[in-house]
Amino acid sequence: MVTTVQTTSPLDTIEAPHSPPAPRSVAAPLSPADPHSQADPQTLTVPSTAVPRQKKRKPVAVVERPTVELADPLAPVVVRASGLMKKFGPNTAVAGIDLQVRAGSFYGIVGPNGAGKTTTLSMITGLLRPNAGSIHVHGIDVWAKPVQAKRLIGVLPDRLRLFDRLTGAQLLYYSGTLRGLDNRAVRERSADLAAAFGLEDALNRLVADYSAGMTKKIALACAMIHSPRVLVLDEPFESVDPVSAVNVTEILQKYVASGGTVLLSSHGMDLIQRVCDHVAIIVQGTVLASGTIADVRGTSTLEERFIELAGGRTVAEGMEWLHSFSD
Ligand SMILES: Nc1ncnc2c1ncn2[C@@H]1O[C@H](COP(=O)(O)OP(=O)(O)OP(=O)(O)O)[C@@H](O)[C@H]1O
Repeated sequence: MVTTVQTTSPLDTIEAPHSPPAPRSVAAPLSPADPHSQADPQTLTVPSTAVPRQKKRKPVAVVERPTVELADPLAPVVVRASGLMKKFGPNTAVAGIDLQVRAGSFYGIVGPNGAGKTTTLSMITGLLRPNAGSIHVHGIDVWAKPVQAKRLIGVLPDRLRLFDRLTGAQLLYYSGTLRGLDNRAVRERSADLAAAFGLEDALNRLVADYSAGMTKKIALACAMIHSPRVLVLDEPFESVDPVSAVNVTEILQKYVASGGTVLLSSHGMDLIQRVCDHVAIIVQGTVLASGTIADVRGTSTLEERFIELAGGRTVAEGMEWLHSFSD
């Protein structure tokens, strides 16, 4: 278990599934001292063959993670949200949320539709200004020092607004250079990420032509390319097929095991229960329960606890018209 914030990049440990064990040409971590951190402005257009093709991958073995290791309770808090509040007109979407996420934690946020998960994650990542409250990521105030804070964060936003007239390779190149990586580093990391996400064959196609799951994966790859310390992922597994979900999970688990921190939202209770060490249940813009998965679920399943806190099941009444077919 990792107890301290590492100076090396957590993402440097990601390996493409079934890649040969030989030393890989993974780029150095992006840091102020990183020799790759100066992008060459002359290289901002990327040729369609920017990412070297990799060998065809074998099918991925599905490996269940046996148990979830708990994040070190003494690890430093790397995401601290205090008194977060957001109103949209008269509606309060987030009503004073406090969250503490420790380094090396795999932290899940769950809640019913409209509970305020996306709004909370958007405020944490500096995409949506809160009406009140503060967010610190690795001690940096996200809204006072957004540029510094955003260097540390990789974001998979909810509504994927990607530049989808770019190819996958171009989008990765764009994301990498925007984050200050140089040509070589972007190419190397793009190849690693494409292999890890099973996107090698799609890299030279327009993102607009990707399926929903492929789009999610390329967006996730873009969120990771600068080897951030914290990944904030809104519904990362939505539309992702089960094999890819296992792949993505493994990638994230390795990232977390090497000191990275993942904060994600999901409606997949099984997945949250399986992969996360901590969870917060948000209902109507408020955290109703948070802590380790075991603490939150108690003697029930996480899903049962969630349903209980979210107000229980609603009995489907009415809609008799649905049972008398119109033809
Ligand atoms: N830009 C906006 N303008 C007005 N209301 C908004 C806006 N964004 C979110 N809301 C409202 O804020 C509330 C919380 O929305 P949010 O998207 O954060 O919920 P969520 O928990 O992510 O839901 P879901 O699980 O359906 O994605 C909802 O009532 C939503 O309608």
